[in-house]
Amino acid sequence: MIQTEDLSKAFGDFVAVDGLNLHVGAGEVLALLGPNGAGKTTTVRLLTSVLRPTRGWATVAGYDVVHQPQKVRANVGVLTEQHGLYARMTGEEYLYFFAELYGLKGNAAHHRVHTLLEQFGLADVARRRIGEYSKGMRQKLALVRALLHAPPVLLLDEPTSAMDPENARIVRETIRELRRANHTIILCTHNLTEAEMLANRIAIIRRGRILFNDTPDALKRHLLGAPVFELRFAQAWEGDLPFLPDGVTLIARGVDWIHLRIENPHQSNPYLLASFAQLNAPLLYFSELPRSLEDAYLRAVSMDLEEAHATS
Ligand SMILES: Nc1ncnc2c1ncn2[C@@H]1O[C@H](COP(=O)(O)OP(=O)(O)OP(=O)(O)O)[C@@H](O)[C@H]1O
Repeated sequence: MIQTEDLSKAFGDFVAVDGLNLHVGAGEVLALLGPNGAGKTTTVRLLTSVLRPTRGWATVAGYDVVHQPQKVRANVGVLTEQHGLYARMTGEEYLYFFAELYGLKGNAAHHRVHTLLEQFGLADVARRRIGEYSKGMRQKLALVRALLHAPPVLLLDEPTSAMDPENARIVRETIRELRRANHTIILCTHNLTEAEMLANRIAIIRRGRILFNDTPDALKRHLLGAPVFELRFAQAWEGDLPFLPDGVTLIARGVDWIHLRIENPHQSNPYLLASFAQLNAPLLYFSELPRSLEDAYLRAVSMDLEEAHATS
């Protein structure tokens, strides 16, 4: 649904997006993560035909961003940081205005606008002028506008940055539903917890280049090494450890716990469990220590660029 090859954009001598190769299929959410100024918004602007690439190409919903901009816009819903809302219109007027631009009329427009206003808790303020809306309300209205024409592709730049926790949850739930309904979504965000909750792929961009593009689990393994497991005992246990097979390393040990780095849990864990049981260790539980996407991201952006390219 979204495909790019060598997609690049320079502003004068400065290269903001440099050789992007992306493929995001139907039913996928790709989180595009990166420091301020990394090139995320420029990428979104290229994918919505707002900017023209200086090199490479991109198609969105099968349409070329340079040669078929109208088709691209008809198939993309975009939420940018600048919402472009008209302060003097009411929320409802604003949505009808866009519904008409998208070819929705009469009952169909009425139904769509009101369903979305209800879904996002904006029905009560629909007849108030946008100038009187709070930041979060504006962001919701901009998101409703992006969803009006039920586009198969969504490009969402920080969709919950201004929202309170309750509204952020509504938006996250909407993104999950859209994914289940086979939409294709690129989510630009600095909220790594949210990225981890919503995305099936994570791309990390730095200085206009994608350094990593993988599933969250693969990315963590790649950047943070093999997973670490904790064995916790019901009481102090300081017996000798069993023989540790290849790929299992002792990381640390306390009176009632042991941490092991395990390269291949599927192979090693059944053996380890049986071995500890044989030693009569009072095992309480054996589980993987959680590792956050934040740890992996911080590792990726703290590497110097050469090291990151070599690792990716
Ligand atoms: N129209 C422009 N002219 C010149 N430079 C630009 C233009 N638009 C963006 N840039 C530069 O391109 C780089 C990438 O900007 P972009 O807005 O894509 O970053 P971003 O990853 O979205 O950052 P943020 O997380 O802060 O939103 C920045 O250095 C920015 O200054």
